Amino acid sequence: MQMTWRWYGEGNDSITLDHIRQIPGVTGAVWSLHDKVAGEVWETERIQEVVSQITSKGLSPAVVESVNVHDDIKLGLPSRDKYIDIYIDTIKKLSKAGVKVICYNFMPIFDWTRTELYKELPDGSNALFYEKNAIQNDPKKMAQKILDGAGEFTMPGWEPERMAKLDDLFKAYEGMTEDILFDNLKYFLERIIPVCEEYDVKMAIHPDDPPWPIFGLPRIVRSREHIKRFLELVDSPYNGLTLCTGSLGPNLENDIPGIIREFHDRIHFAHIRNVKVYKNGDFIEVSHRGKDGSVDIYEVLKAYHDNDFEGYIRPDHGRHLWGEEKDCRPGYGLYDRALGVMYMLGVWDSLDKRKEEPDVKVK
Ligand SMILES: O=C(O)C(=O)C[C@H](O)[C@H](O)CO
Ligand SMILES: [Fe+2]
Repeated sequence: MQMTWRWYGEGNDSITLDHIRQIPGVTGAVWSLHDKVAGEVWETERIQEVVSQITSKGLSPAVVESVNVHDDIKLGLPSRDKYIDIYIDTIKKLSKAGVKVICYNFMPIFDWTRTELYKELPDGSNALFYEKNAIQNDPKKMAQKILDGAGEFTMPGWEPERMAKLDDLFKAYEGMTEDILFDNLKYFLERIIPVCEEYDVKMAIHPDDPPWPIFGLPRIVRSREHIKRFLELVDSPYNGLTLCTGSLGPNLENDIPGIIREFHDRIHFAHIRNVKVYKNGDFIEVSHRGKDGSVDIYEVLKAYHDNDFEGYIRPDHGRHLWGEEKDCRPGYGLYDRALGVMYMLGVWDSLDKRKEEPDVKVK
């Protein structure tokens, strides 16, 4: 596996590439052009500028998260082909710049959704929190809370200009069903995957976060059955997954190690994070350590290790520690993600050892 770290770019992240390169085992920076809204052209110069910043620090730019998908594609409007053409143009440019994996999602309107960004945990740290009852039917109120909480940091999928059009977007999605969304995703994939095969860029869809419909909007990448149906839309290794334990985790029915073992050859990017799910279905994000939450991170990593996973992996959202929430993007502080990297590497190294010396009896 290739350990990476999500970096939001010069001037857009309190964490620098110099911080990242000092975290043991991290070999790549996961990046994007975060000022681009879905559907915009990515200029070669801009791509090259970020790639050079990353490679000049000895890190790999191989993974982009995300190239967001325009709502017209998700809605299946006639204008989708114009935006798919732009998406294909971006795939080709990123391939030429050395990118190997593109993460994206197909969630209608919103990206990941929470009701609170700095909920205190017993140890005094704080984290992203989701309260089922608080979500109600007031998307605008929730959107405003997210944007206010993020302060000057942009939140991918939550661009203010899109949030300003929420009424139009909800109108456009009226009547949208899971089947229609799957059909529109199939259309998108049938157009882009042949290009990905030619340019050797793997697509890796990110699951829905949380893994259930919100505000009456369908979500279609949220369980083993949905994932199986998704992979069959276009049966190519280039049509793959970003498997995110924290996104699938709030649904306790999801057997995440089992999903990994079944679909490991179509997983190109692994997001590792843990959530603690409460009895009433609310959840809060916790440390990456398995024992601290509801996801058995050890079994997740063992499922990857048993299948010789050679893809990319990153610590996903962490708690905010030691007062850092004042100047970091919600969920993307430095300390808990760095602790998460060390936890993951500790598990991985011990699995390596057990594999090399299987008959050494642990005293
Ligand atoms: O919600 C998560 O776990 C994420 O990692 C968010 C992803 O970056 C985003 O949805 C990918 O397009
Ligand atoms: Fe994720």
